[in-house]
Amino acid sequence: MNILVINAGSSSLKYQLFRMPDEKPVCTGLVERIGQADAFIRHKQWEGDAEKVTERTGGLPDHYASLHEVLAILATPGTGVISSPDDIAVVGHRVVHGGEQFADPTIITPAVKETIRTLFSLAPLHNPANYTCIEVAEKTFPHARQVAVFDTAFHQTMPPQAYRYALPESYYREKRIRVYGFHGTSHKYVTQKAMVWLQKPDAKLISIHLGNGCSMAAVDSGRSIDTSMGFGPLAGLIMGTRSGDIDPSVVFHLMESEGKTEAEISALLNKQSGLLGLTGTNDMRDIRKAVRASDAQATLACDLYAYRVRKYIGAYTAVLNGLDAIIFTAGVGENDVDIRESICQDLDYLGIRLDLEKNRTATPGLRAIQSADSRVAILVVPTNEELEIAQQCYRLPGT
Ligand SMILES: Nc1ncnc2c1ncn2[C@@H]1O[C@H](COP(=O)(O)OP(=O)(O)O)[C@@H](O)[C@H]1O
Ligand SMILES: CC(=O)OP(=O)(O)O
Ligand SMILES: [Mg+2]
Repeated sequence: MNILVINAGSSSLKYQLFRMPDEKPVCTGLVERIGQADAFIRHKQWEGDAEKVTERTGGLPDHYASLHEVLAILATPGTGVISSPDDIAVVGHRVVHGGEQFADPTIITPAVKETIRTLFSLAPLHNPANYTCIEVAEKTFPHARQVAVFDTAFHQTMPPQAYRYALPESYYREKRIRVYGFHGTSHKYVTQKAMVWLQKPDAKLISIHLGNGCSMAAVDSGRSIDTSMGFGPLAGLIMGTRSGDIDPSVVFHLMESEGKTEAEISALLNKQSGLLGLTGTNDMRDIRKAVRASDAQATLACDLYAYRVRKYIGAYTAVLNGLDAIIFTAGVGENDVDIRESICQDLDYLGIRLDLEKNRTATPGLRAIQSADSRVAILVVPTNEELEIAQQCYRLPGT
């Protein structure tokens, strides 16, 4: 049975086709910098042991165009991996915001789609793209089972003290205003890998997902007990284009003093802030080059970025009342050795000591980079949201 997984992030679209139950990836790919002139697709597929890579640049203004282009590659006669739409039994969709309704993988019905639509304004960079991908997949694979796996699901175990805001009670009871948390599929995947590696099912873990969107989760015995994103994926860490935590007074001030509209404020905080706002680019690879060239603004941005993560490490060590491991994952977390070094600086008090040499040695798969005298393990765990989604889809009764 083939399961195609579509993971639409804020600036990217990732996909993998798995043969189940052996979880063998048939092909995988990534569309990056969607909407920019240098957007590109990198598609990889395997024939026996041979790996074939196809690359294509430009002409990818949005997630709709990107998915169409990807599906064209998958179905190209002669070279593609799909010869008929019926080759695909299940399409697993990453959906970022599921509100309080969804704690499990869910078969997509018109009612589920309607709920995803009602949450557009809470996750404006994600839910519209996720919805678009569902519509395209429904048309392309009319006989496949379409399943949504929500970023919010893993965090549904948080206790009220972590997920409630101190607003009048009716705002929760009637409007469901609360912390939802995101990147749950990734936090779940990497913390489970870490628990197996530590051989400790009751491990106290801090998962640090640093991609274009960034978030952290405090995970105790496999359950999320707190997370840095909130009602929407805007709170917490500094991200590619999002501000992260900010005093709401700034919003009132900008509305009053400059007459900014709600749409302008949303664009400011979601699309023009974070690393992009501070440096002019949201890509950490470019910022890293600028830091090496002694660019002061890029250096400041990295300092702010690392400092915010360190603050949350302190907070989450407190709420966990102990710590077995911190986990770095996603595009920046897995690849940027300098940001890991800055984040782990001066955390000896918490028992966190990085081995500088191990940190700089890139090997594939999970790796431990703490020094021999570190009380806490420091792990780099490559995330695989697509595999986690495929596994959840496969386990769904009836698949
Ligand atoms: N080698 C690298 N060094 C530093 N940053 C990197 C590297 N590779 C990727 N990144 C960063 O990872 C980000 C994308 O991470 P990813 O987890 O794929 O994000 P998302 O899923 O949110 O689109 C890019 O914006 C880039 O800044
Ligand atoms: C929720 C979120 O920010 O996702 P991504 O990092 O994929 O943009
Ligand atoms: Mg992502």
